[in-house]
Amino acid sequence: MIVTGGGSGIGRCAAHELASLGAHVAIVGRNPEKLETVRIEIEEDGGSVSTHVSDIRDEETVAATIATIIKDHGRIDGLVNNAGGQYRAAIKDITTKGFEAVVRSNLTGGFIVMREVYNQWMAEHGGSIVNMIADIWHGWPHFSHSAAARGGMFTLTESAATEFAASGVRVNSVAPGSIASSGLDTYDAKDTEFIQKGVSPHIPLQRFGTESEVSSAIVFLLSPGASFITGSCVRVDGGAPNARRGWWELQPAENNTPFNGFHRASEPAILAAAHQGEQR
Ligand SMILES: CCCCCCCCCCC/C=C/C(=O)SCCNC(=O)CCNC(=O)[C@H](O)C(C)(C)COP(=O)(O)OP(=O)(O)OC[C@H]1O[C@@H](n2cnc3c(N)ncnc32)[C@H](O)[C@@H]1OP(=O)(O)O
Ligand SMILES: NC(=O)C1=CN([C@@H]2O[C@H](COP(=O)(O)OP(=O)(O)OC[C@H]3O[C@@H](n4cnc5c(N)ncnc54)[C@H](OP(=O)(O)O)[C@@H]3O)[C@@H](O)[C@H]2O)C=CC1
Repeated sequence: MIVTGGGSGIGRCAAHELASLGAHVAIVGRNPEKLETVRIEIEEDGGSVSTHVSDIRDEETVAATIATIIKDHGRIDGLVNNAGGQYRAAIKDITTKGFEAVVRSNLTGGFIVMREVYNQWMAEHGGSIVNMIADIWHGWPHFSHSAAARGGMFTLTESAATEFAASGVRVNSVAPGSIASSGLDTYDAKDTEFIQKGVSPHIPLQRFGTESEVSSAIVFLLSPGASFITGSCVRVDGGAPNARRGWWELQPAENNTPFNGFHRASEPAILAAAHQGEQR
């Protein structure tokens, strides 16, 4: 199994889970120290893991990495195309270089990894691919570059599912909403506070998701339990895209209580925090 972005967050969690199920896991990322830390963790737990330093946007390195994994481990049964990320910016402030950096990180890079895994192994032997996207439905203001890229990855997944089906390759996507992963550490303190106080009350399940809640969707899609599922997207978002403005005000009074540490958005302090966030 290959997990890109396996050195932290959701990728690290999925790598642990896959290794605990008996897979050899090849984790890919740019930072060798992060990969090494996860390698030690997995080996301490008795798992089998290898580390591969590669920027998913660099097609020569990606092609060589996939070839190395096949040479050293003999097969690739699954790909978790998880590496990615973005920074917060309004459209008016995004430079072309910044836009392209995010699109290359979240669309072109994933495309390169998927194509190489398919061409070098899965076309002949079958397999399963999970592409990570995000809660981008109806747009993602202040993360528009990432939404554009993930929307592309969503339809790339659907196209690949059909093209690869005859080779016995299933391709699906997972769309996390707000997940309390180590990835949130990359945002500054003000953004994190706003995300926690301002965003959670708008999620029907009233909390952020966990890395393991995303990881379990990934592992399910890779497993034989999902053998008739291809071209699909599993949302792991606490119902966030289904919430309509003001929905919480219509809840019965007995539901309008603190839940998982958060009060509903009608609480003045939370509204103020959310409003502050909107102004920045
Ligand atoms: C706060 C409001 C909240 C609203 C509600 C949201 C709900 C929250 C839920 C959060 C959901 C998402 C979570 C996650 O995805 S977690 C994963 C987070 N991890 C990361 O994002 C890390 C990976 N990110 C990156 O590596 C970079 O952001 C990037 C994708 C851009 C790739 O970086 P790279 O190293 O290749 O690129 P450069 O650093 O060389 O930069 C190239 C140009 O990109 C522009 N840029 C990059 N960073 C920034 C920045 N922080 N601010 C502005 N511009 C940036 C810039 O133009 C760079 O060119 P220059 O270097 O010439 O300036
Ligand atoms: N947490 C959340 O709420 C959400 C997360 N997501 C997405 O889920 C995925 C995992 O995120 P999460 O675990 O939270 O965040 P992390 O920042 O912890 O994980 C992202 C991983 O991707 C790797 N990575 C980033 N860019 C590249 C690249 N160009 N080449 C190789 N590796 C790269 C990073 O490793 P390194 O620095 O070593 O390169 C890092 O390990 C990402 O695609 C993220 O955007 C989507 C929606 C919500």
